[in-house]
Amino acid sequence: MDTATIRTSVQIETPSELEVVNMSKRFGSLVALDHVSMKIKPGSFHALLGENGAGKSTLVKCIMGFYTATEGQILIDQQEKTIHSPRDAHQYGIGMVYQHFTSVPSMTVAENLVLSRFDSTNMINWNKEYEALTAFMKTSPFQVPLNLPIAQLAAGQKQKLEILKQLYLKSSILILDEPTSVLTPQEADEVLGLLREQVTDGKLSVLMISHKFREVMAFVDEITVLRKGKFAGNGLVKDLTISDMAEMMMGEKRQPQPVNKTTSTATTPVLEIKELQANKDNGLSAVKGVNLKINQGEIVGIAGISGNGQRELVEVLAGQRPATGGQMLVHGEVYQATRKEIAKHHVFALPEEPLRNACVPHMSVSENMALRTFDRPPQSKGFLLILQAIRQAAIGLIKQFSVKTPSPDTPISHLSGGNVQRAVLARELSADRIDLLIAANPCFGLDFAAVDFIHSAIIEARNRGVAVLLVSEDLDELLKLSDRIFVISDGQFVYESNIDEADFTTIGQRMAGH
Ligand SMILES: Nc1ncnc2c1ncn2[C@@H]1O[C@H](COP(=O)(O)OP(=O)(O)OP(=O)(O)O)[C@@H](O)[C@H]1O
Repeated sequence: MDTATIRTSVQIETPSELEVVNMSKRFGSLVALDHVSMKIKPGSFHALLGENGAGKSTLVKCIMGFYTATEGQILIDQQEKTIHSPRDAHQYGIGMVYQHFTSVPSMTVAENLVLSRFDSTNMINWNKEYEALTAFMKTSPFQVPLNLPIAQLAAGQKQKLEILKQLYLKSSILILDEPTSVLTPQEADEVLGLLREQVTDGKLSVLMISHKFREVMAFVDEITVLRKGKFAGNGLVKDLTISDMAEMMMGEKRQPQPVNKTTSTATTPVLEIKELQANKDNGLSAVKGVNLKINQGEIVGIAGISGNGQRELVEVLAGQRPATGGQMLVHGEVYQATRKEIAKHHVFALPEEPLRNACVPHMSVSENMALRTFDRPPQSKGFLLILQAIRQAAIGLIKQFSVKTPSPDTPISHLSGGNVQRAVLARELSADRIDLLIAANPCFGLDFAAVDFIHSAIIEARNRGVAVLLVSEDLDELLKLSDRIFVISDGQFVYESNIDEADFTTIGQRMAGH
């Protein structure tokens, strides 16, 4: 590395210009990035857009030094630089905030901040560090209590801390990978608004991967769009409409699809939950006696900030966590979510983080698509797996659900996040009969075309009579799809309403625990 031009943390005051020139990245025969160029002007808020699998994460991982680009250059203030690791990127003031939290839950905010430093040593003078941290907090755009353990922070605070960590490290070019996916709409606006102020003051450049046009229109100056690994366009947001951006992403004009709900009058309950209780991994109470009934052809939405018991509730229903009290009934029969009961009652689940919770990462796309069907004809005969039938079924599902994969034989972990989601959805929604569908944040990280597709699939299932439990951190999604909505806070339902009478502001307040 060219040490003469390295800007140490302390010296960085204004962001440098970051330019990517003709960058390509191949994974075997797959070209994930194909001669892409992009320029982030100093002090601008830039969004990187593209459909799932377009190459956005690959591009930012090449900038951060996680991947070595097959071809192309990175220029910092018009000088070519080599970035082999996030540590190298840090030297040029570039830092990244990931979708998932990277702080250590048992340690305090202060400890996490100090230990995130690339130059932290074994001997830490905590008094001095606290003084410096308190001074830093006074000038920072967000406030997070220094003495609190991470485990006690709400999701919004944790996300703010991830951004603060980068400001503390004096990153002046911030790369954000879908930073608002875990925030309420109000929190998202607050965080992006504060970053926007720093950008306007010329202290920061931001490169944000986003699928949310609303946020792009409200906070962003300029966009670069990728399509199938190639540069597909760029421009100033003030000169563009949402439909221009969508066209750049998809290569064709396309309007968002409205959802058409049929009127449902069915009152047959499919799922009944009575005084259900469950614990967190650490043995503390997570679900504190909840009651719920979902009828045929009804979508019940559960809103809540993550960490309020919804994950544990879904896991109990999906048979991944034991209940510690209460009762569940499906079709009026006691249900404990055993594999046998799940099959008998036609219960299907779209869990959060599908790669971790619903896939075997090193197995192929077709094997993962067969996880529910491999032990039945035509995919097996006695103990014999009929691989041709498994592959054939996968080819059909890949086409029907537009899963972008080099082949059915590719390990599922090589797919982009959105395409893993589509593959799991294809498996779960293609069953001949579904009575109960449990969906947890089914559109997390998906592009708008995929979101439309999944929303239509859920509505279609509901219109056919499927009972749907939809847990989501996206209020807009809940208000669009649900027939009834609940808010979960601290393991209890604190609000319930039919969707026609639901009040956005009250829901937001209940989510925040007021
Ligand atoms: N480590 C890897 N090995 C093989 N292929 C990969 C790897 N990482 C990404 N790819 C492939 O590169 C392409 C681009 O993926 P990438 O994750 O960059 O897309 P993305 O635009 O970030 O998508 P999403 O919005 O779904 O996160 C995809 O076809 C993906 O399958």
